[in-house]
Amino acid sequence: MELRTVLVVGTGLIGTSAALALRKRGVRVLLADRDQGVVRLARELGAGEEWQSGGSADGAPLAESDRADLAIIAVPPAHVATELLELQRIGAARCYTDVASVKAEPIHRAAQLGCDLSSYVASHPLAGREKSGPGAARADLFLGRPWALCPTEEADPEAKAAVLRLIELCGANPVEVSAVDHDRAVAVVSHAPHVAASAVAARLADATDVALGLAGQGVRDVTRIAGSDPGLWLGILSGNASPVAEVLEAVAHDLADAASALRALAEGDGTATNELTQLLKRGVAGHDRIPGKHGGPASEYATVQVVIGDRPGQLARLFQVCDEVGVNVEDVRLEHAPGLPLGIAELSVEPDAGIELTHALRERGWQVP
Ligand SMILES: NC(=O)c1ccc[n+]([C@@H]2O[C@H](COP(=O)([O-])OP(=O)(O)OC[C@H]3O[C@@H](n4cnc5c(N)ncnc54)[C@H](O)[C@@H]3O)[C@@H](O)[C@H]2O)c1
Ligand SMILES: O=C(O)C(=O)C[C@]1(C(=O)O)C=C[C@@H](O)C=C1
Repeated sequence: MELRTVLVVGTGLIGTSAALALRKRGVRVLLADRDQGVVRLARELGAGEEWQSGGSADGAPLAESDRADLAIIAVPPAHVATELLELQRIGAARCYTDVASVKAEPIHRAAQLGCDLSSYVASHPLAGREKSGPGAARADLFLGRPWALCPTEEADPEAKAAVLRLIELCGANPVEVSAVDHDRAVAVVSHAPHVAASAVAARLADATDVALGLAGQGVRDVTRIAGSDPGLWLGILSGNASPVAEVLEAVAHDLADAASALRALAEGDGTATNELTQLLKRGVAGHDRIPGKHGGPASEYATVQVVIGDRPGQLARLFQVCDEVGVNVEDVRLEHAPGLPLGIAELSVEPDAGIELTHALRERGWQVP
């Protein structure tokens, strides 16, 4: 099914990322959000044009020619069903999907509200960031990532085809699964890990400056997602409460056993190492089962790492070189080495530009490892 026009409702991180990906593939994208400021920012980032057709004053449905082929509802889980109802009331699109991180509850709520389930196929891209809003959006966010779709029995083949085409245009891999199975699965691979990350990160709130000065990559890896918006995550976790609670109970059990084993070890009971070893080995086995664990997210950009001194003007000089050689910087990430006057700037550039930029920087004396 061809998607010529897509309406994105909720132009935050996920909505704007999908919009940017669709724009790159030549799709016309209409943008809406209850906050006009984020719509404007998304538009300025090149994600599409502001949706003008919020329905006629008398509440009559939109003309067939004004309808989008697909509407993507990218708002917090608790607002999905009410948005769907309102969009369907004005006939905003031929087909509808949402991208919420939980699936059973929004579908159930949509059925309760009397939404048309034939034109709606719920979905969920398994890609995101710990940052919210259109400013954090990236066109390549979904590349190579799983994207779940949960068609109900009522769903028309046309609606499913529209969502499959959306997933394809965003470069993601479709995974069809029932809403209940989806929610149980993401409790294990996303929602419980998030709470575990928050619990570890919470220990850092009153850690000493000495401890924080010794923070390496390990704690950053384990706690990155704990930096996410608590309001959004409260909505996600409460929408999948029982499955997440079940996984957390098992994790809490393992942690309690590990703590007891360490107490016993501290008191001289050498046999307690067996229990710890078993947990660490089960951890290795679980980690090894994550598909593509060495690949990380696919990216359409090359990255160039440059060592920079922690002094005023260094980044400006670096960008000056990019300007001189005509290389557009798509993204920048800075890593600071605590206590050292150095850091690494990681520049994302078009694949062809990576080698050229590396040469240009080295010629000018920059350290590009
Ligand atoms: N953050 C992630 O990593 C991630 C990943 C996959 C899916 N999701 C899901 O995507 C959805 C959006 O999350 P996000 O991270 O983009 O959040 P976000 O906070 O960046 O964006 C959400 C946007 O929705 C808007 N909004 C809220 N209620 C609205 C309503 N009733 N009508 C119109 N706009 C409304 C907000 O103004 C905001 O701009 C959520 O359902 C979330 O569960 C998030
Ligand atoms: O990588 C991140 O920062 C995420 O937020 C990603 C992540 C995940 O757990 O994989 C988080 C929640 C979403 O529903 C989908 C993806």
